Amino acid sequence: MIILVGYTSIEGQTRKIASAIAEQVEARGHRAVLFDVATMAEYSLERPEAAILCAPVHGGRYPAPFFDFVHRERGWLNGVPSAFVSVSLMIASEYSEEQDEARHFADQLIAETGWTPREIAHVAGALRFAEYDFFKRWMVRRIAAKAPAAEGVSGKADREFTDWSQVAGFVDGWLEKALAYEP
Ligand SMILES: Cc1cc2nc3c(=O)[nH]c(=O)nc-3n(C[C@H](O)[C@H](O)[C@H](O)COP(=O)(O)O)c2cc1C
Repeated sequence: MIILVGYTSIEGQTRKIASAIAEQVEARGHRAVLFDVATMAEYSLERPEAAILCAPVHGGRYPAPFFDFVHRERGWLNGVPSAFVSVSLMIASEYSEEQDEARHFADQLIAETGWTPREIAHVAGALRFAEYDFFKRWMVRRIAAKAPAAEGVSGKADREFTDWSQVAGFVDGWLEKALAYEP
């Protein structure tokens, strides 16, 4: 199968996740087309038979280029097996209301774009203080303060929360279903 692994990433963690997914897809004998939806580079080489899209939550929403891509491409996306990987920090919270908030972003994207991915994974992202300017550091500390699983990040140390075995398990499960899909 030719599988589009589309992503957008502001700080790099979602790109890292999408790259790992593309590698896994190829390791399972498929062809992955890794594609940054913000640049539109490399897309339209071939018609993908399935798609897995990944995007981070920033300031309570997904980046605009990602939203626009999903909205524009929803027609064919809904005709193939597709999955969404939502990357956020709130999903790492120990409070269920905050995890619900993180899940809500994906529900909102689906409601607003009309894309209906068959599977959704909520994956914890990373904090990269070294790369943030003052405003981002301030904003991220506020978010981290609401996510006690992210305790210890109130300083300046970078930290990755992504559960790589969760990502790998999700991709394998989805691939199995995608192969069985009949339009
Ligand atoms: C400026 C900024 C705003 C963020 N806003 C949110 C948010 O509203 N909710 C949330 O759960 N995580 C938020 N995060 C955490 C990001 O989702 C997390 O850092 C993720 O790994 C970023 O992905 P990226 O590196 O691909 O851009 C924010 C991070 C930054 C830097």
